Amino acid sequence: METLLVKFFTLTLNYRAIKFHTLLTKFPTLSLVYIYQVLEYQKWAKPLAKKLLEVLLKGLNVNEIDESLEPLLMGTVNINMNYYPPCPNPSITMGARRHCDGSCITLLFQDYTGGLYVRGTKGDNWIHVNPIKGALAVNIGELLQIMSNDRYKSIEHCVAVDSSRARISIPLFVNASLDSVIGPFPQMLKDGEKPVYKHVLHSDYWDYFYRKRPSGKGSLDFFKI
Ligand SMILES: O=C(O)CCC(=O)C(=O)O
Ligand SMILES: [Fe+2]
Repeated sequence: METLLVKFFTLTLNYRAIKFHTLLTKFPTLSLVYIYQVLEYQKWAKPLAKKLLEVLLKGLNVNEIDESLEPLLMGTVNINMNYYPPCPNPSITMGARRHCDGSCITLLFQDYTGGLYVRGTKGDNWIHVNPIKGALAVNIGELLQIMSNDRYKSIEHCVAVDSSRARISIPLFVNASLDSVIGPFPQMLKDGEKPVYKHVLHSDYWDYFYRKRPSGKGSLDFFKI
């Protein structure tokens, strides 16, 4: 317990506040052991996220996420824990309405209940993301769409609830740091290619994202030139 406390209190103040806010206020009975597990998961997932982003960006003239790019691509990592109780009549509700994540990428752990759907590219078809043992689903979010000037498209998704089984999912959102300025990367723009999005402060994007959220619409229009 002592080492856990030391670990927790050596986090920066800002980070500690986020942990308290997202974990303790939502789950007042959560013990430090769980917080430790979340931190361990985050420690494990960050290098994986970096590798995935590097693979995705390789074809776009970014070979390495160095110190200058790290705050833009993975300056903050947030973990949510979603619990969807069963609903006797799932057709009249949604677990999560259709949306795109505001992240660069999201690593999503889901249990075996199922219910996550992604929007297909043809018309209004929705594809079920079957849970696979030991696998994480990876979503592309709006920030990567903006930074790649539309080369990568954020994926719209939603969650249906089950009539008899509860569902748990743990998305880990890989984001820019809040004080970064977000826009298409100059090195990704081919000769003469015009940026489709303007540069804005990442925290302004989030203000907009949360204001827009109840409508279920994406936030990309906020960035459009
Ligand atoms: O529960 C899920 O599978 C997805 C959750 C989600 O889309 C989100 O938290 O942004
Ligand atoms: Fe999502």
